[in-house]
Amino acid sequence: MSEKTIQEEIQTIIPDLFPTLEPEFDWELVKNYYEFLKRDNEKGGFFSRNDSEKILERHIIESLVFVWKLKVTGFVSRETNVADVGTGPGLPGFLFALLKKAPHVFLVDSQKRKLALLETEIETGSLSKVKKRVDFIYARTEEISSNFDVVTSRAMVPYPYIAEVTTRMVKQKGILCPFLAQPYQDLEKETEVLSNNGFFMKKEIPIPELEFVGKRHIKILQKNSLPKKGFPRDWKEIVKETKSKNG
Ligand SMILES: C[S@@+](CC[C@H](N)C(=O)[O-])C[C@H]1O[C@@H](n2cnc3c(N)ncnc32)[C@H](O)[C@@H]1O
Repeated sequence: MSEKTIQEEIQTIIPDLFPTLEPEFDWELVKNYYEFLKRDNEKGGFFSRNDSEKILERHIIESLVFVWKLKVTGFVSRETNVADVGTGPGLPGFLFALLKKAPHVFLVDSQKRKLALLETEIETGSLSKVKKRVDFIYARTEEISSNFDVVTSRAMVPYPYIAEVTTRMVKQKGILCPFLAQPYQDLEKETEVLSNNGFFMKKEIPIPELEFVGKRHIKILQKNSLPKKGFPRDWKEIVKETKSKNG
């Protein structure tokens, strides 16, 4: 019996949603990226042992749905510059580059171990088709000053402090879109951190389609002003608070 295609595998996991995702992505590239994550997982230390069994559900499908939500809600298009910070091996940001109508994607990580393997795969391997639409930045997020339209992040700095470490990267009227699990409970702290760093909450996008992996949602935080005086603080100040508040 012949092996299932990646489309068939994904269709088995999300049968209702797949027909909507199907026309949006280049599936040959999605397959090549999945093969790369499996092949280089041990070398790059991409995933925990537990997660290594679930790369398709926990990583590829989660990221595909995140990217699709931002596309269908109109926050990302071919004209957008997207930066994904703390991307590791490219999650979730690299999936933007696998859209048929892809934006320009900047992948940011302070460490080379995982991300440089993806860079090599794009330079000389099975993902070379996306070379022109992906750039790599090896730096700490809080040290980057830039002007991105959209900044995304999953599992890097806890919410809402992710707004403080990325504020210099987001252009005026641009948006930060953290990919989150459980709702954040401390509304007072959330408002304080967002407003100190020039953001306001424009929208929350629930992702009921991902209930089978757990609660997931995206916040759309718009940069409406410059950070207040004294913000963003140095990372060593921020990190004390993330620890005391547990994110
Ligand atoms: C838990 S991994 C998450 C990787 C990926 N986003 C995902 O969802 O699978 C966190 C990544 O963030 C990177 N990182 C941590 N702090 C960072 C910072 N200040 N600037 C840039 N990258 C950072 C780490 O090197 C690591 O690759």
